[in-house]
Amino acid sequence: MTEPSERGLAEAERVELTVDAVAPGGHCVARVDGQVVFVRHALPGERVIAEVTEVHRGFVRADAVTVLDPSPDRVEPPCPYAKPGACGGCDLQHVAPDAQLAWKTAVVREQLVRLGGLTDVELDRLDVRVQALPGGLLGWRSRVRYAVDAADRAGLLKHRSHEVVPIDRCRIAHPAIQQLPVLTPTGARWSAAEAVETVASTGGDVTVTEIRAGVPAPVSGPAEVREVAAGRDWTLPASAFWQVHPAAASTLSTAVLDLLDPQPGEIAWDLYGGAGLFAAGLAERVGATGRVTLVEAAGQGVAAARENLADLPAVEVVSARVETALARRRITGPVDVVVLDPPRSGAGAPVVRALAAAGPRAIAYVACDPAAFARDVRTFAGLGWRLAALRGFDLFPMTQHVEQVGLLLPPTA
Ligand SMILES: C[S@@+](CC[C@H](N)C(=O)[O-])C[C@H]1O[C@@H](n2cnc3c(N)ncnc32)[C@H](O)[C@@H]1O
Repeated sequence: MTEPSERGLAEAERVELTVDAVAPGGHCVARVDGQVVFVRHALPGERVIAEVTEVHRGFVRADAVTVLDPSPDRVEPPCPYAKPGACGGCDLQHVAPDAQLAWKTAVVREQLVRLGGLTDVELDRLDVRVQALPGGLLGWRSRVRYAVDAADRAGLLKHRSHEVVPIDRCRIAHPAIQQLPVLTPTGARWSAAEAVETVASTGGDVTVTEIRAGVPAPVSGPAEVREVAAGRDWTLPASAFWQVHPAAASTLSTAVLDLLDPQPGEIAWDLYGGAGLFAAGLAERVGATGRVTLVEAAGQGVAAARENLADLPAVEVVSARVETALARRRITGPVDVVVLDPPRSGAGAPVVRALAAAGPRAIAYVACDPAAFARDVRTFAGLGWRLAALRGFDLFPMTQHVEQVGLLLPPTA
């Protein structure tokens, strides 16, 4: 049972409105008699009829179901399931490619102003612009989570729901995944297929199975994937962390090394290091007289890093939580350069404070959540550090997600 909002907008009610700016989360903001409405399937400036999907205290969510006055940036979604009430996997299928980049740039800027304390002038100076990766907007996703419900319907989940939307194939999925039949509950049809790995989990009545491109068939036991990135071959457990877009790992590695410019003989930390993507590049740059310490908490990440970086004697892999490793001084300065690539929640104030105290000459912060990144930038700023450069990358076309690499410099720099 949903409660009516203050104005009385109720679930399923339709309201005509003018769409305002983009907001984090894949929707735009609108106001109806002062009431905030977060509208999906819309674009800034459009006049639409929106249907209320959720009512909350202080705001409602809605889908644009009829577009009365379309934006010039509106396109026909290439996927037939990307529409109100259907698949929740993509947020921006109705948005032209360049406008998707502008959308993400606007979100990055807005978060850095609102949560990061930066000014528009500073952001103009940083020239924040989200860039596309090679390969286009479709066929990039190397992991897809298909779901099957109790009625045996297979597909993807509806937006903010556990309801399964049956689909034939996911257009943003990697071709190796698109060529497969959509899953069966037993996964039986996959066993003979190429390029799959299944990681099953159950949420309520819905079974979710992750399919990973790049696994040689037949799959038996814990599957491994091979990747090529940053000029190296990688072998990883299929369920270990690795960037989802095929061009992402090399793009990020190049950006990090470019911004940090590690020098021979320097000491580097790769925090939240996963299988060692950044540590590998750092080790090459600091050379035999330098040192790289990778810190990773997940067992399979640690094992993958030890295996994949075995040829790099400058690298030490520390199995620990970053917070603990810093607080208990399992890693201590001096350190010259740091790569910080935390999960969506960000590094957090204790880690930021410990890093500032360690005194590196530069930190490259790789961030997948603009809000968490902006909060950490604010903490750095409180310690006298500044965001000296920022690059944005569209590692997740058609979705609301965006990746950033920021260069943070200490007060003396
Ligand atoms: C965004 S991924 C980055 C991995 C790696 N840098 C890469 O680019 O492939 C974040 C990594 O942090 C690890 N992680 C999450 N929380 C952690 C923590 N508190 N301490 C150390 N590692 C953590 C995850 O297991 C994951 O490997």
